[in-house]
Amino acid sequence: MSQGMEIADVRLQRGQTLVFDGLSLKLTEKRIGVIGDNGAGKSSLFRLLCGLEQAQSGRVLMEGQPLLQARAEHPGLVGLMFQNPDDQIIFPTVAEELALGLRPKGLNKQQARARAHELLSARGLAHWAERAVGSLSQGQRQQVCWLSLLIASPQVLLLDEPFASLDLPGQARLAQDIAAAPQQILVSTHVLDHVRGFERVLWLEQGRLRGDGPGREICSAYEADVAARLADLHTAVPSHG
Ligand SMILES: Nc1ncnc2c1ncn2[C@@H]1O[C@H](COP(=O)(O)OP(=O)(O)OP(=O)(O)O)[C@@H](O)[C@H]1O
Repeated sequence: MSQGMEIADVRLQRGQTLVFDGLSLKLTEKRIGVIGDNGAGKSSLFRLLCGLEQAQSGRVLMEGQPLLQARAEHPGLVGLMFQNPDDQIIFPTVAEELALGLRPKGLNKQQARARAHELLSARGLAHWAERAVGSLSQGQRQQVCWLSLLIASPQVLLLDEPFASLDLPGQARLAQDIAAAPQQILVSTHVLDHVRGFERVLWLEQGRLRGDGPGREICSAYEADVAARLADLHTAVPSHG
């Protein structure tokens, strides 16, 4: 059985902030949601899991092997869809950006460009191929980021608030793509309905695991906690009038 990814007793400091202080998680389920307030550590967790961030202590493992070693031996193991498309997109045109993800698979430049065009055509987006990425809207750039990951097809997909800028049809399409993908996928989101049906959801609170279990149960617990905090706030600050 696959051991999946694991983080063990990780301590992560970013600048002055101690983000994780002894966080441990085994990640074997096919669909895992990650929820929690702003600053809870969702993006930091993803950055650790794809090797963008190095823990000060503790281990990040892929199939029992240190992540960085596993990645060096098998490029394309883990792919991150950044919260902000501008952190992800490197190339000037959409086709070039999509082609980039295919280079580790041994395709030459022309073959990679041809595959990028095929994917865009299959999605009714052939007219995007030569468009300057900078001329696309925020949501369209987010779609390009998703297509880049889809075409690169890493073993584990980390999607950091992937629905945030998408219109309703775009959200529905992405949800369908996620449901259909054969890979393991982790999704962080503030829109709980996107992960409520997942077999597992992690609720992070100030870098600690506040909840971990089936999506419906953990999303309800988080919603109840938010409602209680709002009620406390109203009690503490009586309205005038
Ligand atoms: N570049 C950075 N340098 C220093 N500290 C950072 C940096 N980015 C985030 N942090 C801090 O790390 C902690 C975790 O932030 P992180 O971005 O992982 O949260 P998040 O749960 O993804 O939040 P959001 O829902 O707002 O995206 C926060 O306390 C934040 O202030």
